[in-house]
Order: sequence, then C-alpha cells, then structure tokens
Amino acid sequence: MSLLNTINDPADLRKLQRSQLTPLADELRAYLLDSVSKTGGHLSSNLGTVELTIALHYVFNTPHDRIVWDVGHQTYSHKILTGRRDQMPGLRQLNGISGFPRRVESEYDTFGTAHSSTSISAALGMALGAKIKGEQRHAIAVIGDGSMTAGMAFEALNNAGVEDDLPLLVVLNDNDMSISPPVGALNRYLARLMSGQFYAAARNVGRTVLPGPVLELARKLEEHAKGMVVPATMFEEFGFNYIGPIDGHDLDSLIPTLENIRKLKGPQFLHVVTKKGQGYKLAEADPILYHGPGKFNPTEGIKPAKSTKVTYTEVFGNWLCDMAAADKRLVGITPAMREGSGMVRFEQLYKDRYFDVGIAEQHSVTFGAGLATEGLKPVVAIYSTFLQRAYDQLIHDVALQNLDVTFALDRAGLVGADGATHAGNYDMAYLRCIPNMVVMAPSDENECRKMLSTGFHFNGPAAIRYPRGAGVGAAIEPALETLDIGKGLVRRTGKSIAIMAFGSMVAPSLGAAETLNATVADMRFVKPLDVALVRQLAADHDYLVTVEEGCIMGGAGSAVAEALAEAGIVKPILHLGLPDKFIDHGDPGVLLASVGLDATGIAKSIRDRFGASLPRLVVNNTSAA
Ligand SMILES: Cc1ncc(C[n+]2csc(CCOP(=O)(O)OP(=O)(O)O)c2C)c(N)n1
Ligand SMILES: CC(=O)[C@@H](O)[C@H](O)COP(=O)(O)O
Ligand SMILES: [Mg+2]
Repeated sequence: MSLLNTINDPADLRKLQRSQLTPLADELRAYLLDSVSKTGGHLSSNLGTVELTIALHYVFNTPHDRIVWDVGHQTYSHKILTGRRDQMPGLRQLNGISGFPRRVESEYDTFGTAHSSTSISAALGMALGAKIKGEQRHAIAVIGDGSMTAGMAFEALNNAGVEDDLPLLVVLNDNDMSISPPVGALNRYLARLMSGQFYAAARNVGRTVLPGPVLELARKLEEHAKGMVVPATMFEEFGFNYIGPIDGHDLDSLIPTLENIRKLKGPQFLHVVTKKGQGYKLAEADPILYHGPGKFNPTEGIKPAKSTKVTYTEVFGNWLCDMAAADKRLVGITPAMREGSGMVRFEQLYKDRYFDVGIAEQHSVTFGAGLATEGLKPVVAIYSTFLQRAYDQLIHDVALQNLDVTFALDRAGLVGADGATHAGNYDMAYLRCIPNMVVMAPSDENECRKMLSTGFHFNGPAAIRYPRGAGVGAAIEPALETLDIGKGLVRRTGKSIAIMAFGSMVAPSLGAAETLNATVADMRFVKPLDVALVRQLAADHDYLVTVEEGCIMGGAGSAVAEALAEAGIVKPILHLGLPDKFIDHGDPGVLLASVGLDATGIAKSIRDRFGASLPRLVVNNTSAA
C-alpha cells in the first residue's frame, strides 16, 4: 500500500508511526525521481532533503510553525507533503506550480525564495513578529552550505544570536556542495567540524538533545576529551546553541534530535549532513549534472544534448579563453555559477586567473574593483538577476571610480522554467542610469563576441547582456574584433516606420518588419545610445518603435525617448518590452509571445497603434487596411 497516497497534508504525516517514515521516504524519493525526470527541475538537492523534509513536518506543527527554505530549489518533497502532489506534473511549466516556494501557492510556503541566503533573516523576522504579537511558534530556516557563504546569512546570524529566548532554529543542510564544489574558508571550517564532530556534540548539548546511540558515543568522547580545551564553534560564538553534525538521512537521529530541540529556548543551530543526489546513483556520482536537468530517462540518465546552435553562454566561455590567451591581465570571476556561466574550460586552462568566490555577488563586484585598481582586467560573469544583489557595489565601488571591470551578464530577459525570480528584466534600466557605464545588447552570437571584446578593451565599466540559451545561429568570427562604441546599425530599410531594436529583439523585429515594410535598426548600445542614428531615423520616418527584452519603464526605449526629447523631436513613438508585472515560469518562447515580443506580436502592436490612422503604411496586412 502506498503511504504517500495517504498524505494530503502534514497533519496526515504526523499520524504515521515512526516506523512508517523510512518506507515513506523511499516512496517519496522514487516519486521525486520519476516526476522530475518528466518535468525537469532541481533533482540533486531534492533527493538530498527527503528525510529532512519529512522530519521537519513530522516534528513541527506546520504551518503554524514556520519553515523557510533557503533558495527553495529543494522544496519538491515539501510541496508533495503539503498537498501539491497532483500538481507536480506541471512543475515549472506555464500555469503550473513554481519550482520555488511561493506564498500565493500554499500557506505552507511561508516565504518566497529562489535567490539564496535570505532564510535566516526571514525566519528571524517571523520569530520576532510572533513574539511581538504574543504568539508561540517556531521559525525554522533551512539553509545549504553553499548559501551559507553569502554575507546576508551572516548578517542575519549576527542579528539573531543576541535574541536569547527566541524559538529560532537554523538547520544547516551540509552536502558539501554548492552547484559546483563549495569554496572558501567556511567550507574548510565545516569540514573541520565534520572531522571533530563528536567533540562539539560532547561539549555542548549532547545530554539534552542528541538521541540514544549518538549520545552514547558523545559521552565516550566527552570522557576522552576530559581536560582538553575544546573550542566553541563559530556558531556558538554568534550566540547559537550548536548541535551536530548529525546524519540528515537517518530519521532515527533526525526526529528525536528535532523533538529535543523543539523544547529548547533561544537560537538553535542544527548541522545536518546529507548527500546531494541521495538514492539515485547517477546523481550521487555527478550532482552537478543533475543539479537542474531538463527531462531525461531515469534508467539511461542524462544524454548529451544534440544542439546545432551555440548558446550565448558558450560564446562567452569561448571568448573568455581566447581573450585570456591574448591578454594576461584578464581574470575571470564567478559568484558560484561556474557551469551556468560557461567557465568550466576557463578554470581548467587558467586556474590561477579563475576565481569562484562563492555565493557572494556583492563581494564578487568589489573584488573585481580591487583587482582593477592593480591594473588587472577582471571579467565578472554574473546572471543579470543576481547582479541586482550588488547594485551599490556596482555604483560605489566600480562606476564611481571608473574602474575597468567588464560584466558578462548572462540570463538577461526571460529565463523560462525558473520564472520571475530569475528573470533578468531590469538590467538595462538599472545600468543605463549609472554614469561611466557602457551597456551593450547583442543581436546574435557574433555580435556578442565583438561586444565582449569591446567591453574588455574599454577602459572603464562595461556590461554585455545576453539571453539564456541558443542564439540565432550566426556564424562566429574567431577574431577578437571590437565595435565602435555608441554606434548602431540599420539592418533593414523600409518606409514610414522605424523599429529601434535592442539585443534579442532584433531578430523578431526583422520578422515583424517584413510584414510592415519597416526599417529596423540594431541599436547595439543601450549606453551610450547612438543619438545620431535615433535622430536620423526620426527624420526619415513618421512612426518610431522601440523593442527590448527588458522592462519598458526606464529601459532602452526610455533612453530613445529621452534623446528625442532632448533634441526637441516630437514623433509618435511606441515602446515595446516587458510590462510592469512579474512574469511567471513557462517556455521562454511562449512567454515572450504572451507579452507580444515575437515577430507576430511586435507587428500586431505596431498595427494596433499606428495602422488604423495610416493603413496605407501597412503592407501585407490583410486585417488592418
Ligand atoms: C543569490 C544567488 N546566487 C546564486 C544562486 C544560484 N544557486 C542556486 S542553488 C545554488 C547552490 C546552493 O548551494 P546550497 O545552498 O548548498 O544548496 P544545494 O544546492 O547544495 O542543495 C546556487 C549557487 C542563487 N539562487 N541565488
Ligand atoms: C536555483 C538556482 O538559482 C539555479 O540552480 C538556477 O535554477 C540555475 O539556472 P540556469 O539553469 O539558468 O543556470
Ligand atoms: Mg549544498
């Protein structure tokens, strides 16, 4: 009989006997593998947190007690146990449930996450909120070892550690992995804690918290350690009661430990050790490959994709290696996104010039600034959405000092399955208002390579923003050529309507222009804008259109409008781009079409705005004439 079928919410789970939980975990794990193999998703992390999820919902009275999942990419078991099992086939797909916790999705999703390292702050806020309201509840932050490296996690520990009577629990899920192997001193420290694990247990709360067999071992070690000075853990120095490490796959350790912790007062820190990919041999062997796969056959495992088109990420990765060979001053920086940013080969070839700084976006930018002051030429490879984290560093540390840092912004625009949290919709707006910045958006792979070289050779801060996935299939010239800064290019000459397109919107604009006989300019530079080209197009056309895969408000189209206003030019102008709302997960092509950013949608918007007043302008348009 299926145990999983009997669980509609955690109240059902709490009715099970302890002895039923291990078979439940096995069933849940098998279900996860089957389900994620059909939808794609964050497999490795989810396989690693099956027991922890069961134990937390079993011991704590959720949703009254609050669990905040850091990143939230490991919440599939949580979703399944909190009534969303039937919705798993729609995971990360249009109109389906999100791959991350969302408050609108369930009362058990106490806090929306996806960008890492927010959980301790949020849980602390919840715990203090409950205290202020006079409510008795626990707040629990579950955070991975990778996410623990971010400054924000430490800011929260620093704040929480002095709240002596607060029922706050931080669970550190230590699987010794970020997406790629973890980096830095914290990782070394956690490894040290692991090796001296029972000293910590003996020294601290062994008597009160640890269950029988673990306690027995702890006692023996305590005996052995008598007379030795055992240092407090870093987490104790922060004011937490440190417990662990314990085996995060062993329900017989997890459940009694959590039950004991529930009775304790003050900030608690439980260190659990898990394995990423647990229970699925292929993922255990290669947790990076199975971190966030697409659909695959679980029996055969993931097969190499047969793509003919190069991705922008690959264009960047190849350029980085080529430019590093040409210029010894190049150094590459990633905040924990080696694979996603295309830096695997660079690391292999240029180990000494490769820096994975961990999940530390703010630091990555200022670290780049520091390197630049010494005459090095840092390239910070960072997803558009994650650069949001480092906005002040970008302004205060890089741009204000006009330092020579190149930003390779991957995942610009809509990203698909990860949805609104990961969409890079704002970079054009938030970068173009910063003095000294050069901001570029390539329309194809070859232009991307040239822009990377242009940004690299520009003696100041420059950003190149390119989308997730494959380009348009353009041939890539191997040379490391640069472009003229601030110069756009007319790609098609038509009549009356001029479309000024940015980056990924050039291709669909060219498609739209065919039906409208419009002129299309590949503007190339969001900043400095090709003002001369804007003026020329305004002089030669009756109607102006701007198109960008970024927020309309304050974006590249706004730059065009400002340039026109500056020149005193008044012309009908239509701004197309991403609307003032968050766009959920789904197939990127479908999402773009849903906001009118495919060729058909662009043409339709132009007809809707200008076609009725001047139908003679619209050729090949059967509907509007
Ligand atoms: C601010 C931020 N930077 C980068 C990422 C991308 N990212 C998602 S999961 C992950 C690794 C997290 O490691 P850990 O917290 O240990 O969880 P695990 O994947 O090991 O379960 C990274 C770098 C992110 N989600 N948020
Ligand atoms: C959870 C997270 O932030 C990453 O794992 C992200 O999902 C990766 O996205 P890409 O697949 O675009 O690299
Ligand atoms: Mg981890």
